[in-house]
Amino acid sequence: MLSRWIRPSCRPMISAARRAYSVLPTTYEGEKVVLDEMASKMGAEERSRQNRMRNIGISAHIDSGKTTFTERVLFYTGRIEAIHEVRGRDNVGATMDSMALEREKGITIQSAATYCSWEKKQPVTGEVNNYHVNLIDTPGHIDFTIEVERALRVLDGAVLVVCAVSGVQSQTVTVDRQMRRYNVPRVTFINKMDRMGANPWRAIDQIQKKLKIAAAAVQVPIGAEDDLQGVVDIIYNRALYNRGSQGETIEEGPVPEELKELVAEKRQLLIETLADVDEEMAMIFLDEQEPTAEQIVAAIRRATIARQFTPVLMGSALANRSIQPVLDAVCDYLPDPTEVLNTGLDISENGKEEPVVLPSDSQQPFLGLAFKLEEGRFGQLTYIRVYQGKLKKGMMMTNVRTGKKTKLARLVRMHSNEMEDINEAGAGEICATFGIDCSSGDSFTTGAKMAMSSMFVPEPVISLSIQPKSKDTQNFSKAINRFQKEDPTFRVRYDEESKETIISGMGELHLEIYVERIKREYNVECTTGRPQVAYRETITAPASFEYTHKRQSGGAGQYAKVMGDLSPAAAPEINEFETAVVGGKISDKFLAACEKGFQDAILKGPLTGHRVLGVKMLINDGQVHVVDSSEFAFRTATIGAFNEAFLNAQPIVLEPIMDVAVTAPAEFQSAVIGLLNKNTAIISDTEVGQDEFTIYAECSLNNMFGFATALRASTQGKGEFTLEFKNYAPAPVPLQKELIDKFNKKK
Ligand SMILES: Nc1nc2c(ncn2[C@@H]2O[C@H](COP(=O)(O)OP(=O)(O)OP(=O)(O)O)[C@@H](O)[C@H]2O)c(=O)[nH]1
Repeated sequence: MLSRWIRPSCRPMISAARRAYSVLPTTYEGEKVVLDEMASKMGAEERSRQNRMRNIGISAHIDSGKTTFTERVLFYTGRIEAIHEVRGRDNVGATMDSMALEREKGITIQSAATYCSWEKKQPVTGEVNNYHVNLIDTPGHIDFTIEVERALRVLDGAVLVVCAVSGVQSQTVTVDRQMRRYNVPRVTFINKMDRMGANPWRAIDQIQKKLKIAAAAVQVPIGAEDDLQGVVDIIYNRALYNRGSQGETIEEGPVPEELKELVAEKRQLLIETLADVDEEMAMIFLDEQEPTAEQIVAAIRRATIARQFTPVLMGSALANRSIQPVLDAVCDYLPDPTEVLNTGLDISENGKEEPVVLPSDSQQPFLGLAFKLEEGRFGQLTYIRVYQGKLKKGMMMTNVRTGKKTKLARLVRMHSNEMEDINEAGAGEICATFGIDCSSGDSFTTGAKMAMSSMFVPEPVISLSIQPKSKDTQNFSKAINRFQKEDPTFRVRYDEESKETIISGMGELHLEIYVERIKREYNVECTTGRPQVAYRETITAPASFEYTHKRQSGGAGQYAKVMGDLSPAAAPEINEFETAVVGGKISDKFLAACEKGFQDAILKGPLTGHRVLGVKMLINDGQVHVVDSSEFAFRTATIGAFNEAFLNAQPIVLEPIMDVAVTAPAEFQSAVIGLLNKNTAIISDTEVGQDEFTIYAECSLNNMFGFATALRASTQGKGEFTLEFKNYAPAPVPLQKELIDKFNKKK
């Protein structure tokens, strides 16, 4: 039996994707070849169904108007009947607050994915096409938890909302970086054009410089500040005015005389910017031809999907100006599900995960990802993105991680505050279901040996004790249960010895975020203990054992003898158990009991009481007593043999080593290097951008305690970092000694 440990990464999906790129395309051009080939194999009907589908997120710096904008989108697409203004936001500081606030008010997108449809009118022909748009709530907590990663993964494109006055702000850079990490193409909307001091051109300049992506306006504003009337669409040379009390009607008109010069100048700039990033446009430009509106639209689409360019639109959500063109842009420039390369994992070979490309085709076997669990007023909802194949009401599907089969009793599409029952959902779609037992990030199939994300959930590397300050244990348990379900890397256990609840996770910050969420979302303040590193124990040399467990005086006797070897396992991250007993000297039943004993033994190493890793136990001989031998006796004998041999096999203590990436504005580079050196981190790489730098390093988790606070202090709060578990390595000798002494004293 192979007691399989995890793949050493707290970002299984990223690791999978990274591995995927070693065999799969590494450039967008390469991706495009694969995508085109897959699309050519797809039925025409299937293609056209997905052509009209968009799965998008809306992201922004705090207070840029994301909620206000979304509210308009839902109103114009007919999902809500009235626009509710965002109220009482003065004391709202963080995104997490707004989540709670949104819930209280029961407005705006409270679902993880809100389905709406948009009738897009073709400018010249007047032809109307209906698009289905899933607005996916991008996670508020910018952190490295798997939940965030998974939610971002289901986006095919995003609208980046930027404030016309403040321009690109620190969090704009952060959300943009996240989107970039997941290869999410972006359309930019400059909001708050009605405010004094609004300057879209400055904002575009900042997008180019700070987000380092080619950007150009596709509109110019008509009027400014209080007098903002609409925009000129510089591609089709037409003015667009919002009419009606809530701006619900778009009226077209000629370009106002006084704007003609500006429009021509900005149109030329758009073409030139596109020529830099799109070959076809470059050819047209070099031939000194004037591209048609259709050619410009096509070039924007190609360059946006290739993540080389972001088209910039502008308006005011609050004043109901120019939101509808953003919806048009989502349809025109952001990819449909067949235009995004998705990879899954082939798990047909036991214990192996090979990356595979997933064609977004309903004819393929079903594979879906439960990307978000939500406890709403409708009960426990599970959101699923169908990557390939079809989900049908009433069908049985298997949770790949647990192997459990579930019947899909009900399938719904979530609207802003209601839902619609559906019978099936095809590839590329996002839907929700009730009463399914799973964790966020679980994959579902109907038998295909595939998964969307690694099945090996990483072991937590850090833990701390937690206790509610008040007597509100009910809410505390609710919170803990929910987070455990949502995030498989967040674990909770009750320690019998210390009578404390212990939470464990992937880093100090990871746990800090949950403690904060328990407070904010469940109103339960907690006291926490000092974070503890999850050390491991292993052996560095082989040792034989011959161990007899014997209790034969009085009453029913116990007898078992086991012989064999303990040795380092084939890989440092697994434990192995093997038997090679000849002639049926020990029965299969007793050998199975031995294996159970081994599983018990590795939970608590004999050196420091931490879990054991990288050890192989072989039992090749032993002795049975006709009357006194039992499963219990063999289980106990194996534990005894393990503990004895372990201490003879030059055991050592291991500690978690983390990959650290720190990003901060350039002026803090030496401060950050100093900080990392102080923590005895080994710097492996530095990337220097125009305004900021990123340092990659390796550091023991033990030395990373308090890093968040120290980084904040030395970068005026402008530095960010991520920690990713890398591997276990021998702990420094003095630390090992300290841990061993402490354990022996406790014994
Ligand atoms: N003048 C003006 N104010 C706006 C506009 N859009 C939003 N606001 C205001 O800006 C403030 C923040 O708007 P929200 O929509 O809550 O912004 P948000 O990005 O969702 O904010 P968080 O949820 O806190 O991240 C509110 O007071 C809005 O009324 C706009 O177009 N013009």
